[in-house]
Amino acid sequence: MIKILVSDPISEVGLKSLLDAEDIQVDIKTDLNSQELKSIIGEYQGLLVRSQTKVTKEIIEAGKHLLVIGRAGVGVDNIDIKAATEHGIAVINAPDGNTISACEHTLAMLLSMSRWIPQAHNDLTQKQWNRKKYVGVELNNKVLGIIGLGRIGLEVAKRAKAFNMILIGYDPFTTEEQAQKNGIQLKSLEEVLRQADFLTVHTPLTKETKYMIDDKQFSLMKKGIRIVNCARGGIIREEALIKALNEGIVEAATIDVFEKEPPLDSPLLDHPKVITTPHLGASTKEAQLNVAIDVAKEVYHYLAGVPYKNAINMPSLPSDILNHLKPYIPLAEKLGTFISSVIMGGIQKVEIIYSGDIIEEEIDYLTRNILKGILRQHMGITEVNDVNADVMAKRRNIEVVEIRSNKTHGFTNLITVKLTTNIEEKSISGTLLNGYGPRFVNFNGSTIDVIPEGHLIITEHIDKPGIIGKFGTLLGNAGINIGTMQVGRNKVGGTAIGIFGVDKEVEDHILDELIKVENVSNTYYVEL
Ligand SMILES: NC(=O)c1ccc[n+]([C@@H]2O[C@H](COP(=O)([O-])OP(=O)(O)OC[C@H]3O[C@@H](n4cnc5c(N)ncnc54)[C@H](O)[C@@H]3O)[C@@H](O)[C@H]2O)c1
Ligand SMILES: O=C(O)[C@H](O)COP(=O)(O)O
Repeated sequence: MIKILVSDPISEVGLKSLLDAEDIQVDIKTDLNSQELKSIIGEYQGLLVRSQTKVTKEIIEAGKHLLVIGRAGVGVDNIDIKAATEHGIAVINAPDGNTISACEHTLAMLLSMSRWIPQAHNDLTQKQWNRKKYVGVELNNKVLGIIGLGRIGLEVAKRAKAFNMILIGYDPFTTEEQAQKNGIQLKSLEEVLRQADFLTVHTPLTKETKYMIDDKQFSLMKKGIRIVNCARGGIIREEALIKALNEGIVEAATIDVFEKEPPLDSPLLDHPKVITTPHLGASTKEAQLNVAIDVAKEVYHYLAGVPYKNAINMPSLPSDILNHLKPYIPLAEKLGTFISSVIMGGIQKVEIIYSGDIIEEEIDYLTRNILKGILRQHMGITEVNDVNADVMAKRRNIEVVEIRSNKTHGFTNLITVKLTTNIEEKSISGTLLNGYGPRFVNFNGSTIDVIPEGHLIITEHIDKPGIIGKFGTLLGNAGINIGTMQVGRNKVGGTAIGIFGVDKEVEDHILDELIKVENVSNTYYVEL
């Protein structure tokens, strides 16, 4: 009997397919604290959550029999995907079912904010008839800036058009044609910030979107702008928002999602110009039914070994082919992650050269994993999975070339990924050493031998005496221990690279210090 735990409130009608399955036992326990969850998770093969349950590394490690975590909704930032992947646990979400509800909530926030409806209502409940205090503004003819033109952003655009708003948007992963088709003028982030009367954000929370609206961005905005965040807390820095409200840059803000939830000590809750809701974007009967049906179906399919489509972290191939390919999959994704982390500019072309015994395999599937590694650096993990990675690349006009070659350079198998952007071209090669796992063996023409895991600092510099010593001193002073080190060069005194495996996460200011060392041209940090 397979046991599934449902630890957040999820529509039971939507879960019917799991509840009715003879071979599955579903336990619904929605008031567990993290200790209680940790103590019972070991009994279950499946866990179904929304955004409230924090599925931490600790919970995942305690889930000795876990096979799948289902997220009834879009965002998976409450789940430690890396830990789940390391433990072979599939994470499956339901990205489509709550789009309309989140979009309608955004519109409700926009309208409430433009006419001060909650504030006026509150005054009236105190028997105060304040007609002069609450003069609003129309949406008509105002510029709405939309950051993130995905599912929800585009639905918001459709409805805002009906209010005769002028739509401008920013999304580095969409095309002008796609934006225009939806009545949106695609602009740079700075242009959107400068021109918008109303601003709404609809991106996932990623390394790139965290605090993408901060003091500097507020300083570019029109005085009197009104702002909505129904996406994720942390896209807008709350402290900066409060400051911009107090300085009069922002006239009003409506916030459904917070940096810390519940945000009970947040000053946003008491600010007279802020309207808040407790993460209600997806809280409608329809959305909850939709996401529950979707996630139940997907989890059931996963457990039954039949095809499913919304895996965040796991391959969806028949098991015989999968078993064959399994050892190459982490290598493929890491090659993609690495190369896209050490290159500048917009990606135009990905060339993948397979050689050795690997050419007999389903390389199409490995290509998708390489593309997944590349695209996830820019688009976030909810957007790209191994099922849709090639579609996403095509959508972004990235040329993908697969080559089968008989030049093995002495390895039994070798995968080379060459990435071309509008600025430069770089390549990385990796192999699977029988019994020893993946290795990176060449970077931009220099021979290396790197175990692709953990925290890596990559430097591009001139091959001159003393540089490596300076790196060591700088990192040592910052308390960062170098565990492994590889240097390579194209010729004596020529261009050189360094790849340093370090024992902890490296903050941006350390990279800034390293790049100041004489004869260093670039520094990068990659976590694999
Ligand atoms: N408040 C709620 O209850 C609620 C409900 C549903 C979804 N959400 C959240 O709303 C957000 C959007 O969801 P969606 O379903 O539309 O997702 P989506 O993946 O369809 O769209 C996200 C868009 O953001 C774009 N993007 C990624 N990085 C960007 C960047 N740096 N700058 C600009 N754009 C960038 C992507 O290209 C994509 O088009 C997510 O954060 C999701 O978790 C919140
Ligand atoms: O990412 C999502 O799907 C939304 O934020 C909804 O989260 P919830 O399921 O906790 O309401």
